[in-house]
Amino acid sequence: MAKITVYGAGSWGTALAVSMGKAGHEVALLGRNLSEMDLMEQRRENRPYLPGVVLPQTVKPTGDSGVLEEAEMLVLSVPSHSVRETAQKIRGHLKQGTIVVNTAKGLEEGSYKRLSQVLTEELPHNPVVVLSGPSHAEEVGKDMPTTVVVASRDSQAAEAVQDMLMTPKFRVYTNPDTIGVELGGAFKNIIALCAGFADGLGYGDNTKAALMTRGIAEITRLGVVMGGNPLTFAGLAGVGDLIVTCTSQHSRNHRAGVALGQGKPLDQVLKEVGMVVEGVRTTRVAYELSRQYGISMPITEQAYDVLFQGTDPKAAVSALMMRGKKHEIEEVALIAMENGSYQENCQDSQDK
Ligand SMILES: NC(=O)C1=CN([C@@H]2O[C@H](COP(=O)(O)OP(=O)(O)OC[C@H]3O[C@@H](n4cnc5c(N)ncnc54)[C@H](O)[C@@H]3O)[C@@H](O)[C@H]2O)C=CC1
Ligand SMILES: O=C(CO)COP(=O)(O)O
Repeated sequence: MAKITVYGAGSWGTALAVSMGKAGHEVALLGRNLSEMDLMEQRRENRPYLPGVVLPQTVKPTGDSGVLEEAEMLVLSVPSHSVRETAQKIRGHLKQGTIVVNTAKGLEEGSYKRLSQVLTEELPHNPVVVLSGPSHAEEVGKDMPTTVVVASRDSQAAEAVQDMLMTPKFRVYTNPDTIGVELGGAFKNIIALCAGFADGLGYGDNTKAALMTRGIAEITRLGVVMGGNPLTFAGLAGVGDLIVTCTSQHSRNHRAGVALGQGKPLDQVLKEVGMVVEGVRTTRVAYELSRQYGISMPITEQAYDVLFQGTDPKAAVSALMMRGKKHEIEEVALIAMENGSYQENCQDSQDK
């Protein structure tokens, strides 16, 4: 059994700590707010973020960053916009070779870097693994069967994480396509916001299915030109996570989308959700990337207009419905698969 530190004591960090603690690992759950961590220790529950889930005795809530020094594996569960700052903060505490597992789903604003790239820059002496897939904290915390995927340039590190995280209720796959796994996990949040707009407007299952299907088409288009394997977008980190986030009562992104669809202003919605809604920042990043790469992303464009340009969600749905006639199957992914260009891109991006 291993000594593991989870940094970030929100809903996802807590659920992963509980799962690993139940598997018998010695888990330090490290949060930045000392009084909250004390309260969590007394109650054996993270009431604000994951109510109703009891922490096993193997999980120790703490505010002491000394626990980083002992960690054999570090699981990072902070919002994506805090990943670089967090890595800089912990750099001096972490042993060389400790595996760092990023669980945040987003991209760095401004640089457009994937979070594994950010972590590799800041922690060059630590193997970086990313974890993604359809996995709401609320269900993992209650031991409901869940499957995820881990990816890394370092296949041994990915397999070590697979071994440490796997339980009879938490099944972990590996995938060598780090780019696809990270992009799928980040971009699906945009579509979940849009599925929420549709639900908030009172539209039905047809509308949601349309958004999800056309959503994965545009995610794949951009993901492939950025170096991802098209098949990854059909897997757990793609379609799998898209389904759960667009349809689950637990999704923060979907919940935010519903409230926006009902006409509430963004700042009020974010306050009401009270946890990170990654899709908002990711919409901006994906919108900018689609322009940079010249990739058509009509749903992302409408999400951008709703979030940042004051477009009415109903008008956004109409705009999507009234686009010019199209053929359903897009050629980009097929062409990329046939000529192997994604593999070259993949190599390029990993070398950077
Ligand atoms: N909640 C879920 O079911 C899942 C979440 N994720 C991803 O995990 C990441 C975290 O999400 P949640 O746990 O839902 O968020 P959350 O809002 O529940 O918790 C975030 C935690 O990070 C802490 N935090 C924020 N900035 C920090 C900083 N600079 N330094 C230290 N701690 C900081 C907050 O205090 C809070 O404890 C997101 O990228 C999300 O997309 C991925 C899979 C499932
Ligand atoms: O990524 C997630 C589930 O796999 C979590 O999505 P939300 O942040 O929308 O809750």
